[in-house]
This record gives sequence, structure tokens and C-alpha cells, in this order.
Amino acid sequence: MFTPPPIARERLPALLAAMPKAELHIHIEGSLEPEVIFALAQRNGVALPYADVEALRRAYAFSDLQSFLDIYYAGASVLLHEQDFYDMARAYLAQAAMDNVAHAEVFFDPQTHTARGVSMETVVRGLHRACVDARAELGISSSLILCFLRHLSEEDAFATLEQAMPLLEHIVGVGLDSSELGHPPEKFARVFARCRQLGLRLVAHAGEEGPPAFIWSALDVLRVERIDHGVQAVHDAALMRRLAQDRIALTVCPLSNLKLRVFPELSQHNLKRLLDAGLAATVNSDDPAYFGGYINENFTQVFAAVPQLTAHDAWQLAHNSFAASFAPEGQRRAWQDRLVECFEAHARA
Ligand code: HPA
Ligand SMILES: [Zn+2]
Repeated sequence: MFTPPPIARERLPALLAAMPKAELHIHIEGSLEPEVIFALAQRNGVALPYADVEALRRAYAFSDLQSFLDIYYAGASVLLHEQDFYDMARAYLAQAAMDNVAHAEVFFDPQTHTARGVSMETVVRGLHRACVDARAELGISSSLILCFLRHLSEEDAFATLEQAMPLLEHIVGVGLDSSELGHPPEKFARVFARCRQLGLRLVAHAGEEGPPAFIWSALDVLRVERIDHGVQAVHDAALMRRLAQDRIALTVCPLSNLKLRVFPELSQHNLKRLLDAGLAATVNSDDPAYFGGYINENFTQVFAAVPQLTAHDAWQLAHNSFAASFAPEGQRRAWQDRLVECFEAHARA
């Protein structure tokens, strides 16, 4: 295993920005900037319950997950045509490439669109075309993860899977998002079992606001390979041992946790504690347009707020992101080599 050379703390921000990384927790609808929401509303003749961009921005004062989701779904209502989905994903991938993201696994919430009469095909074709073009034009690799909305029924999730069947070649896996409290993972046991049979990779949000029991059932009932957020795991010592032993990645989102008041201050974030316990934590942006920053902003702000985080932690987080990605083994190895080269070049400079 590579041990990164010592790098002075003041040089960490440049290293965090420059290091190649994978982003494994980004909701593409959460990348819609307020200006883009208003431009799309105008382009598509959709009325918004906000007078202007400033009024929308002022509404971004969240008290918890649900207060955010209400605004997030309102923002997504401006997306109607394949080109809208293309433009949204292409803009995110351009930003991610600037943050030295080599690979992104992008969540999308089809039920938020199909409920408004937009077809699954419109959504997936637009997103997929953006992934293809971004690869050719920017060199960034990406894949799509379809998320089921957990506040809806399992029957609705099955209907959504049925609509996605002709498009599965463009989808690497499925996830579970939206309101966590009151909607435990086991509500979706049958649909996740079916997705597994279909060869889809499995992830789920668990332990963002919900209890450690939800992380246990995501692992043991849904049989997911990664946990999205998972920061509540620290309240269960046996769960911490399980996550460490099985190298289950946690896709942690520091600025999201701050804005949704999972932690009162970024300085109290438990990222360092997760790493020190041997968990395969990663850093991600969740909904960057709503939470105040893309992936590099998440890295730089959490490292600034938690002085115990070191260059070794930076390398570990980026290493974990590639190791936990669903990209082919040879590709993951090539990214890990680039990561090592980046650290060696920074140590020499
Ligand atoms: O952070 C989140 N949690 C749950 N659902 C979501 N949908 C978008 N972002 C989130
Ligand atoms: Zn999320």
C-alpha cells in the first residue's frame, strides 16, 4: 500500500484540488443552479413559486432533509425535454472535470419526472448523451445510478424499474433516496432483490438522519455495496466494525451535512473519526447547487474545519473513491496510479 510522502499543511488545498478523484454521491437534479432553474423555467414556460433568482436563493435556508427536499423537487420541475437533461448533466460534468474528477457515478430521480408526464426515455437518453459527450470532449468518465424515492411505495419503484428495463444498458445501478425518517430500507427489499438479479449494482442512502438500524438493513436486507452518507454509524460500535471489516464505502457529503444540520458546525464533522476507525469513507457533493459547493469545495472546507485531517487522509479518501467505484478493475487501477503520481509530484514540488 502506498504511503504518501509528508506534505505541509499549507499546501493541502492545492493538493486536494489537483488530486484525481471519483465522485460517487451527486444527485444530478441537485446540480441545477438557481440561474439555470430560472432559465429553464422561461425556456419551458413553467411557473415557479419564486419571484426571481434571489427569492429562490433566499429559500435555501434549510432546517433538515425534508425542508431541502421540498425546494429540490420544485427546482426539478423545470426539466421537461431531453435537451434539458443533457444540458444539466453536461454542465455538471464540466464542473466536475475542472475539480479533477476522473469518474462520476451520477444519481438521478426518475419518479420526480415521470410523475409530471416526462418519460423515462427522455430522462435517460438526455443524461446518457451528456455522459458520452463529456467523455469525448473532457476525458471524464461517468455512469448513471437510478434512485428510487423512498417516500413512495415499493409498487411505484417496481413500475419505475419496468419503465427503465429497455434502457438498462445505460444504467450501472440503483439507489434509494428522499425522506429517510419513516421509510426504512426494508420497505424496498423485493425491488432491490429484483435489481440484484438483473445484475445492477446496489447502493442506498442510510444513516444521514436515520438510525444505525437503517444502515444494518441496507446492508443485510437490501445487500447494498455502498452506503450513501452513513455518518450516524458512529453511534453503533458493532456496525463500525462491520463496515470496516467489509470495506463498505461511505459516500460522505460534508457541506450537505452542514446545511441540513446533521452537524451544527463543520468542525464537528465525524469524517476523521470514520477514517481513523478504518472505514472506507469518501468525500462527495450530494446537491452542490443547494449546499454551497462542488466536490473540491467539500474537500477544502472540511480539511480547513477539521485540522486533524492530513495529507494521508486526503490520499485515503481519493483512493477509497476509486476502489469503491463501479468502474472496471483495470480502469480503477489506472486512476490509482495517477493518484500516486500526483502525490509524488506534490511532495517534490
Ligand atoms: O441528501 C439527500 N438525502 C436524501 N435524498 C436526497 N435527494 C437529494 N439529495 C438527498
Ligand atoms: Zn444524497
